[in-house]
Parts: sequence; C-alpha cells; structure tokens
Amino acid sequence: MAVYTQLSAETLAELIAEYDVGELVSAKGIAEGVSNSNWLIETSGSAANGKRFILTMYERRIELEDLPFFLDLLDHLAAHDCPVPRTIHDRSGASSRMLQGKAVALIEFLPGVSVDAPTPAQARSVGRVLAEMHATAMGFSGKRQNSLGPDVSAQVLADCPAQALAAIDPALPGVVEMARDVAQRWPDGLPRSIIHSDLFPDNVLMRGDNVSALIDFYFACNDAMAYDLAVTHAAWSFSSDGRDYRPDVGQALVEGYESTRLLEDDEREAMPLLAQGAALRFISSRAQDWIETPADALVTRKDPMDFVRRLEFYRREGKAVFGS
Ligand SMILES: Nc1ncnc2c1ncn2[C@@H]1O[C@H](COP(=O)(O)OP(=O)(O)O)[C@@H](O)[C@H]1O
Ligand SMILES: N[C@@H](CCOP(=O)(O)O)C(=O)O
Repeated sequence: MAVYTQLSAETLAELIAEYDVGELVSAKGIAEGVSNSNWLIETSGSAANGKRFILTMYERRIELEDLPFFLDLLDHLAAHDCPVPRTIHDRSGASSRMLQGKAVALIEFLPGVSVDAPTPAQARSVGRVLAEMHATAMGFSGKRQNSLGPDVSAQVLADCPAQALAAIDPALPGVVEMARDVAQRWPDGLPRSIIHSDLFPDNVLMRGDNVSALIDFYFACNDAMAYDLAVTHAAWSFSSDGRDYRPDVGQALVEGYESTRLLEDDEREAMPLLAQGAALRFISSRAQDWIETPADALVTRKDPMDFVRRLEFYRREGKAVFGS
C-alpha cells in the first residue's frame, strides 16, 4: 500500500478547485506502488478534462527540480500519440503545485489493468510500444541524467552494512563485488534517447493484448535505449520471484521491440551485461528500501533476492538468451 501522507477531504477539495475539472466527488488511496502517494480522484467533470484523474504526491527518490522534466515529457509523448497520461495544468498553467510542503500533480486517468503473468502477445505489444516511445522521445528537448546508473547501484550496495545485507539473505553481500565488476565493464556509446527505466508490468496498463498506457515515468532519463529494453526484459520475462525464466515472453518482448527498431550489433552484444546492470539496479534499491523502510510504513517491501536470481541467470545464460 502506498499512501504515505493522509490528506483530509477539505484539503483535497481545495486542491481540486485549483484545476478546471469540476468539484471533487471522491478520492480513494491507491494501494499499488511504493514510491509515491496516489489517489484516484473523481470529479463532477469539465468538458476539457473529463472526470477521472490520478493525484500523485511525490514522496521518495524524486528531486523537485526534475518534476518539470517528467511532467513535460508526459505532455510531449501524449501530444505525439504515445499512450501515456497527459498532465492536467492548474488555472495558472502549472503542471505541479506544492501542498503541505510536498509537490503534487494531477494527471489523466487512463483505463486498463496491469497483468501479473504476461503472455507472449502482451510482451510483444510492450516491446513495440517501448521502441515507439524511444523514437518519439528523441524529439523532446529536456535532459536528465540517470541517477541510478551502474556506478550508483554499486555504491548503494557497498554503502549497505554487510550485516544488514546478510540479514536479508546470506548470499546478498556477495553481490557487492559483482556490482563493481558490472559497473567497470559498462559499455559507452550505445544509441540513446529518453528511457523509462522502470517499465515493470505494474507500470503498463493493458486492454487485452494491447498496451493502453505506460505510466510512472519518474525514473525517466537520457540513457541507452538497449538498457531500457534490458530493464523491461528483466521485469517481464520471469516469474516474480525470478526463479523461472519464461523464454517465450522474453523472446516476444525483444521481437516486438525490433518490429519497430532493430538493435544494432553493439547493442545486441551488450545485452547480457545491460541485463545484469538492470538486475543490479533493482537489487540495490530494494536492498536499500528493505533496510531503511520503517517497519510500520504502509508499504509492501520488495525482495532484492528476486533480482539476485535474475542476475545469476543473466550471468549464466545471457549470451544464449540474447543471441550475442
Ligand atoms: N494515469 C493513470 N491511469 C490509471 N491508473 C493509474 C495512472 N497512474 C497511476 N495509476 C495507478 O496508480 C498505481 C500507482 O502509480 P505509480 O505511478 O506506479 O506509483 P509509484 O510511483 O508509487 O509506483 C498504478 O499501479 C496504477 O494502478
Ligand atoms: N519497479 C521497482 C520499484 C519502483 O517503484 P515504483 O513504485 O516507483 O514503481 C521494483 O520492482 O523494485
């Protein structure tokens, strides 16, 4: 459950009155997600903006100065027919506001469901839409560095006390050295665009086999497109605990991507290492969250070991999986 901040009905009604969306009818806290507080907002509606919205209060891992990048990116992609929610601007034209010392934004609600066990057909659609998003994002002028690249992941893990890592799982301290090794061998010069970098099944809404929305762009940054494909591969192609690789899903995802943009030789060659880096990115943030999240927080902690199993898989099988 991720609602870190309680907002009264009066506060929400005052906030919603700042937008041209009609009056607040209902607000329900959304259980999914771990980073931000989210509410499903229903209003009496307006011709321009409709009746259903998502209100997000930015809580963790987001720098305020990055918000215009994330929100303008959504507007750029939506304006170019990518399936992403557009932002609703307040009456002064701003896409974010401050409330009780934290930034909030209202965005369009898009229909669809997140799948738990994707089919190959769904993975194919996601791959295709990811490549289309990369192409469209090339026209966006905003810039943001990846704040969770391989060096940072390696450092985050190295900064976790070894005992705290071992308390999560005795195998976890051994990953610190692997993270350093991957960071040292990280490839330069792969083709770049703006990447989503967290495209897990819970950040994609689907209707049947089709993608209805990509959401949660709050880790988006300028980086290698093949790394984004590697993150998506790690997130979609395994059972959630990472024990079982699902080759039909992994293959369909890459084929879907390549139906829009063929990987270059150096990208294909780099995929096994990029996938290890992707696994390490989530091992490190999950381990840090596991250690730092207060026991009474209304949030379900995610197990870093789910991605240690993926890391081991990519070290062992990466070349065979990606044909590199
Ligand atoms: N634009 C949207 N349309 C419909 N549902 C959304 C939208 N944005 C978020 N949600 C819902 O809210 C949940 C949490 O949103 P998300 O942005 O992923 O939060 P977090 O950053 O905390 O992970 C999603 O899993 C989805 O159910
Ligand atoms: N996808 C990440 C968690 C990122 O958190 P989110 O709530 O912003 O999606 C993981 O699975 O570790």
